[in-house]
Order: sequence, then structure tokens, then C-alpha cells
Amino acid sequence: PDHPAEPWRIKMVEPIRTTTREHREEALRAAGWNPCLLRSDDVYIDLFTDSGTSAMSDRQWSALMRGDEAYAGARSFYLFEEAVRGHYGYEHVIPVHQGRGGENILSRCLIRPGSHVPGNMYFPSTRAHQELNGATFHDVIIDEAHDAAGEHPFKGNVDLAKLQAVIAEHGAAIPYVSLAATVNMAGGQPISVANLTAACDLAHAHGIPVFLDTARAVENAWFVKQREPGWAHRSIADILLALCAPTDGAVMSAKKDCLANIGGWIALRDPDLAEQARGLVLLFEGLHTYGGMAGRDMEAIAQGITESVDEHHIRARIAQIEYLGHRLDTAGVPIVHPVGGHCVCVDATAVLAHLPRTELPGQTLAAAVYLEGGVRGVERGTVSAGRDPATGENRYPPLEFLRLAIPRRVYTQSHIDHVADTLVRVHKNRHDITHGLTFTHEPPHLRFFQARFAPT
Ligand SMILES: CC1=C(O)/C(=C\N=C(/C)C(=O)O)C(COP(=O)(O)O)=CN1
Repeated sequence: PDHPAEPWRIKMVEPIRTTTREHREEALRAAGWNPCLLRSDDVYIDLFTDSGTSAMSDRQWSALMRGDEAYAGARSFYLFEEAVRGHYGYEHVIPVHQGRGGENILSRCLIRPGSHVPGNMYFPSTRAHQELNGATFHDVIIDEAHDAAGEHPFKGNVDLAKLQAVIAEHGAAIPYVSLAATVNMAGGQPISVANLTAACDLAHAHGIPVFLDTARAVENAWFVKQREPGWAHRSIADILLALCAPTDGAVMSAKKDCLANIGGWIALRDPDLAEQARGLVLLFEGLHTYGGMAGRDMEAIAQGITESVDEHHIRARIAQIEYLGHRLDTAGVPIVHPVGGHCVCVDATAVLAHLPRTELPGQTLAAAVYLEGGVRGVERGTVSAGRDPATGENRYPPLEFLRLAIPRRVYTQSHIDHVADTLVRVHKNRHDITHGLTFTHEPPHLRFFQARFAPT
């Protein structure tokens, strides 16, 4: 696929600089071989995350000026509430400062020690809050999701037999099913409307609610439009509503699809649960009409939601990811297929097949790519998976990759080509990487953000 002609022109720029390899070696050493600990100024192309890193539009920037900073009942909240209601279809909209704020509150409302929560693959912060409140997470995603090279069009799908089995074994102890659209840790893979609906029907048949992580549900809607029979002529906005319709609520990080740099929400249908959640928002986030956001943040999100479902925007957004994936594919760099909605994931166990999993190939590849081209990605593998709370052992998930997450409306084709050229060089010289990494400092929660490493 060709690189898309961007459906925007640049009106403001932020200078970025290339660095020398010597400078990067020094910076990486100071960061304990963890790209997460690098300073932004030491990174040329920052693909650490698509979360909070997108560029806002002139309409979003001008909306900031209209921010109502009233403590209670701000105009900006009602604009935000209306945008969420209209595009996601839930009645009760409760603001939080970002996604994990919502995960904390939903988990505290519904999970008790001994709970069991099924979901389509784990996500670090989602599972951490479930485990913190005493739940055991059960992965009920289809087997194909764990196969990097497989081409299944909806790797985010739920295996209904697996879900049925968890319900059969733990039914009464399941407070809810936690699903995501798309599935970040599978490489940004979508779930189909049919499968999501079937999973909800199965859960509801047992009186179990389903909550959806909608951080990238617009990207998911794009894949439904392209791949799921019957949806090709429907608008992205309609498909987004259809994804949310069968679920009982959603947790949202507005830092992804919604083109905002901060913010989020919990969206619910049940008024009592909404009241309970608002009570915890007062404790952890702020009043229930701002939830840890400034009025201007809610203005930016309201406008960002409108822009996120624009078909020119989402088509170009996805096409840029596919362009990078295609460049790596044609160069023989092993990546997760199909290419996801927000990232290209390089299969570290294939690139560094000569390193044992105990030497952290994903983390090692992240360091090598930064050294080679000043490109920062993030490890999604053993380091991200953390330790099993019961045994204390590393979990070694089947997928171990370097995620290259592309911010929205930020980088142009020449930047993406720089990234591709960097990966091609690292892959060509992969046997020069003779050692992996080992922990020198390992924090207890979400260790990949703060851990430090040293070459083995
Ligand atoms: C699917 C999903 C995420 O991807 C997510 C955060 N993701 C990050 C930071 C990422 O780099 O993928 C979060 C947490 O959102 P937050 O980063 O607290 O706004 C929830 N769900």
C-alpha cells in the first residue's frame, strides 16, 4: 500500500533533532537500558505510545479557549457528556483523568477478593487493577490471537467455548466480563460486531454484565467496515455505536482515538452503578463534572470525538500503519499479522531467535532499535507481562514483541521511512546482538515503566 496523502496540512511545528550514536549510547545507559526512562529530547521518532501523543486540530486548540473552569456544572462537561452519549450511546457519562482512573473505579465498584474476570487477552493496567482488588484474570481470547504470524481478520475475538467454561466453573464469582476493542497486547487487533454481540449474549444469559474498553474502538470500527460482512456501507459512527450497543458500559482513555492529550470516562447504563462510580470519582478523581480534567480538556475531547469518526481521518490513520507494516514485510522483518490499528509489532522472538526468553528479547530489541536510529518503541512481552501474583514467576506470554505505536496526525512519510530503514538495518545485523538484558531494578507494579536493566 502507498503512504496516504495526509488529510491535513501543518500549521504549527515542534522541532525534533537527530542525535549521534554516541549520544544515544550515553542516554540509554543513563536510562538503565529502558527506553521508557529516556528523555523525550533524546528521542528522534517517538513511537513509545499512541496514548496522549496525537496532534490536536486547530478546532481543538480553539476550543480550549472556551474551557469553562467552573468547579461544578461546567458548560464544558455537558458538551463532553453530549459528545460521549451521542457517539458511544451510553446514558451515564462519568469523567476521569485518564483510562486507568476508570479502571481503578470500575474494579473497586465490582470486584471483591476471589472474583474471576474473563477477558480477551490482558492489558497491563486493566489486569493490574483487577488483581489489586483480588480478582483472577482469565484469558478467553481465540487461540489465533497468540500466533504472531497468523492472518485471522479478528484476532480480538472471544472464544465463546472458553468463556462458557470460565462461566461454568466460576459463574457466581464473575462480577463482569472485561473486553477490549481493539486488543492492544495482541497488536491492536479488532473484535467483530457479531462476536462481541455473541459474547454479550452469553454473559447476559448468566446475568453477567460486559464492560468494554473503547480506547481504540474507532480503529476497531474501521476494521469491521473493511472485513466484517454486512458493514461495508455503514458509517464509522454507526459501527462505533453498534460495537457499544450490546455492552453494559465502557471504560475510556480519551488519549487514543479521541485525539486528546489527557482525559477519559466511565460510561454506564445502570443508574445505581453510575451513582456508586460517581462516589468514587469524588474520592479519586475530582467532582463528577470534571473528574480530574480541566474544562479545556473536556472541550478538546468533545471536539476530538467528532474528528475521530471522520472517514478521511481514520482511513489515513490506518493506512499509515499499514504502510509501515508493508515496508517491514517486504524487507523480511518478522511482524505480527495482520497489522493492527495503532501499531506495527516486530516479533522479537523471531528477530532475536538466538536469545533465550530469559534474556528479554523484546526489551533487547527496543534498546537496539533506539541505538540504531533514535526510534523509541516499547516492549510488549515478558517485561510487560509482569510476574504471576500467585507464584511470583515471570509469565513469558506467547507474544514477545517490540511495539511501534504511531501517534495520530504527527509523523509524515519521511519519518515512517526512517523508522522502516532503522528496523531493516537492525534486522540485517541481528546476529551482532549477542547478549540480551537482565533486570537490575524491578518495581512491583507495571514494571516495564520504571525497571532498569543491564546487558547479560
Ligand atoms: C487498551 C488500553 C490501553 O491501551 C491503555 C493505555 N495504553 C497505553 C498507555 C499504551 O501505551 O498502549 C489503558 C490505560 O489508559 P490510560 O493510559 O490510563 O489513559 C487502558 N486500556
